[in-house]
Amino acid sequence: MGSQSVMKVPVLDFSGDLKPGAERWKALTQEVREALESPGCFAAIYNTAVPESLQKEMFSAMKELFEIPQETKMNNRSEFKYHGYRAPVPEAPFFEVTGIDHAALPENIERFTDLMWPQGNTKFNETVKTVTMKITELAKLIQIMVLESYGAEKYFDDLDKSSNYHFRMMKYKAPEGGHQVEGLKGHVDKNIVTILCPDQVGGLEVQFKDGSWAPVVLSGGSLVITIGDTFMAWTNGRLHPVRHRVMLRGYEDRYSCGLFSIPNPNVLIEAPKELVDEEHPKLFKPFDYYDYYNFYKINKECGLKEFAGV
Ligand SMILES: O=C(O)CCC(=O)C(=O)O
Ligand SMILES: [Fe+2]
Repeated sequence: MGSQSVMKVPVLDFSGDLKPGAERWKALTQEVREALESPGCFAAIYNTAVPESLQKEMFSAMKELFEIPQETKMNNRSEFKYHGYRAPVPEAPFFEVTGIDHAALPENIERFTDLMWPQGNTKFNETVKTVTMKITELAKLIQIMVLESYGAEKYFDDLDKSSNYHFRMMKYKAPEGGHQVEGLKGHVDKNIVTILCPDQVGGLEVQFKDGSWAPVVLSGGSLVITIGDTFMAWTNGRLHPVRHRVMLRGYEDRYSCGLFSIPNPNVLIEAPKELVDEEHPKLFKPFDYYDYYNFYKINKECGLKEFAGV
């Protein structure tokens, strides 16, 4: 337990055209499912849609964003708890985050840009719009593939329509003296699918089922895919929400952005009948994502089993 692992995160290739039903599509669908069942994450090559040059623009856009005055950053509020701007807090003193709800709608990115730069910032607006659009497409594709691999693709539209594709931008300030510190505590995401686009500073680590932690080493602009408790429950426990954390080392600030598909309020999460049988009895009672999130916030040691386990 706790040792550095030699196990690797699988790398899956999403570059170029992917046609539903084609051999490559079918093979990839199988690989997505296997990777998300164990270890519960993978790296995605997606450079035809999000090239490294675009990622670089995104990281400079974030640097510029986090440099604006705190009181302006605080103007980004959300009707959803924890989705707006969050300044560093004593439990996470290096971590700063701000997010855009329903970010696949360009007007929400425009509204955010206008709030941060009342005088306008076309470059930021265009960069974030492109990145968000492309990464949202990937999140949907992964959801379709997972559902298809379990013979439950007919539920994709319902899942899609009841989701908030939330875009999050994160800064981790380099610790004084470059000492190693925990930038983000080990946790399991609570949502459906998470796509992370971290910069080259590194530090993201995942915990394998044997308890060992491994750094996620990314080649040339790959993205990292994980799933949260909601997707685990929706697949009746088949997918594995991997525990992950961010360790900071060295003198460089770290930037990372990500797309989180999150159920809208008042949507009941329940595994479809296709995924429940004698061999796979239902593991969770139907639950509302926000009820679970609020429960978790005051019971940090507990998970979905304690909240909604059958
Ligand atoms: O910054 C990262 O790369 C990871 C962020 C993360 O795990 C989260 O926001 O849930
Ligand atoms: Fe996370």
